Amino acid sequence: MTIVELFLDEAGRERRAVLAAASLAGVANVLVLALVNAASASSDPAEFRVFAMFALGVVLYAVAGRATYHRCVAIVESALHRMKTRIVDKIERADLASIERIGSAEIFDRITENVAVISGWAGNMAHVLQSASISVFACLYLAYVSPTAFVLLALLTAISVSIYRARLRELDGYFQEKAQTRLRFFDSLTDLLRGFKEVKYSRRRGSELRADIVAHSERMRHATVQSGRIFDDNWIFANCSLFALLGTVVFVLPQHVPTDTAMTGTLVAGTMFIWGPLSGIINGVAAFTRSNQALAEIAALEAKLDAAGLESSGPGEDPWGGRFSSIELRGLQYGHAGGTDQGFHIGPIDLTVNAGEVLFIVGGNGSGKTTLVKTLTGLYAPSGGRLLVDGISVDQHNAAAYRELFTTIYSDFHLFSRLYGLADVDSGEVHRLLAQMHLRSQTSFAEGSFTKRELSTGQRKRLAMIVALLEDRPIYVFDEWAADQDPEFRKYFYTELLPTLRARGKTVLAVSHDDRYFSCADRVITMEQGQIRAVQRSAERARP
Ligand SMILES: Nc1ncnc2c1ncn2[C@@H]1O[C@H](COP(=O)(O)OP(=O)(O)OP(=O)(O)O)[C@@H](O)[C@H]1O
Repeated sequence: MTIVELFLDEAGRERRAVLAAASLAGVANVLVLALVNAASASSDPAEFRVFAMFALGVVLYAVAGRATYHRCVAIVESALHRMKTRIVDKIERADLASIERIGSAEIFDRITENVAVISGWAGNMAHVLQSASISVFACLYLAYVSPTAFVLLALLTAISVSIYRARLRELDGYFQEKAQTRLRFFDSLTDLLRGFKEVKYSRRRGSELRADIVAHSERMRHATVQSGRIFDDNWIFANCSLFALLGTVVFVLPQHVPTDTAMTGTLVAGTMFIWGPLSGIINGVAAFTRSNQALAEIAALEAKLDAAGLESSGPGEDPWGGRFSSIELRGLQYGHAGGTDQGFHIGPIDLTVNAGEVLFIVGGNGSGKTTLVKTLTGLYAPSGGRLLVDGISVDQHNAAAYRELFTTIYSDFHLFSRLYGLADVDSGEVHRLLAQMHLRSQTSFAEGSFTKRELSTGQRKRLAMIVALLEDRPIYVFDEWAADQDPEFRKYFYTELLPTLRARGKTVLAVSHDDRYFSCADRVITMEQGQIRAVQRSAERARP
């Protein structure tokens, strides 16, 4: 899709009105030119009737021109708003693996930078529309005054356009280089900001990272300068064409075609008049090419999201109604896409999780604990095997309802600025939980938000725990929640919080390295290289 098609699609029925307004502005503009030319060529003072038509032409131009600009901007902005909303919707419906694969740099860049480029084109669009309409009428006028000058102008414009078209491929290459380098630039800038502390501790790390950032910026500069050069060359060539045309009208034509001074004056004025709108179109072409490129990049992002197999946007099926008795993993498998190697795989895994159980998932670093939990909870779509809840298979129609059974705190959890999803929460309950988590002196709760989120890692995890408890789902997933807690709170988590949840009929899946508390689980599942190596019941482990 090109930017023009996007515009026409969005404009719908309004497109005729916008084109009519642009044409009217063009006619009015040419009318003003013709009247001024006629009046200046006449030796008699202009009649009031001519002046009145001149004034009418100016008013018509102002009204129609204004309408064209305002509607064009409104139409493009509304198309962009719908596009952003659509992409956000697709992101929400995509699966985690696809979002991880695409990466945040590309998503941010497309939704902000590329959309801004197209937004900047909106004013240009109106200008180009008007310029095109003025050019058409002004060309007709010029053809009427001097067919020879018209043919010359058409020839020079055609040469200018063909030179520009010949360099389009080169231009496209620079645009693509710029888009790719911009992502790398964004990635390394993110490295600098997220790794700010680490950079502060190592000048060498800082200078190497800086060198990367500067190199990306340099490549962006080069691509921008080169693409700008093509536009500038085109612009200079177009200007030279105008001078050539004027030179022909003033110096060459009078040698071959009988012309009087008044006619030459009219031709010069006509040519100069056409030049304004023509240059508007030439400038518009530059913005048009950039916007088309930006639109193509946004379309590429959307294609990647579409290829991810989006979940349906409707409410979907919910066979469980927020309750379950057992979750069965039958030959469950999942594989991370690898870079140079084959990637990490878990499974096939057979396991049954019963409601009300406290399960610990343990094992060495990289053994696949988190991957198992993400597949089991429906974040990663299994690449093999089945997931059955009370005998009903989890599939794309009911996956959203399945995930609603869980509340999770992963080690890279996110604390939202507001308690999204808990709009009607009882603030008394939040304050009670703040006290329970020993956070009352650190933060509070007001207007749907925690008043302060800049806390220590352990304290932030306790805030996340409050959110999880408020959600009150049947299954709690904790990925090394206790790892950042002090001994007192670690003990509280294993010996008080988990038993309380079990007593309330909740199911708990906790990834843990705290072997001294393994006895707090009903079963301990040990992972090794993506497989379950052992499943031990509490009583079995208690035996010598
Ligand atoms: N998003 C991802 N893309 C590609 N590979 C991944 C991804 N996440 C994890 N892996 C790989 O999968 C393997 C298992 O990771 P996982 O996080 O499941 O292990 P873990 O047992 O939870 O480790 P830890 O105890 O260190 O948290 C690792 O080798 C890791 O490199």
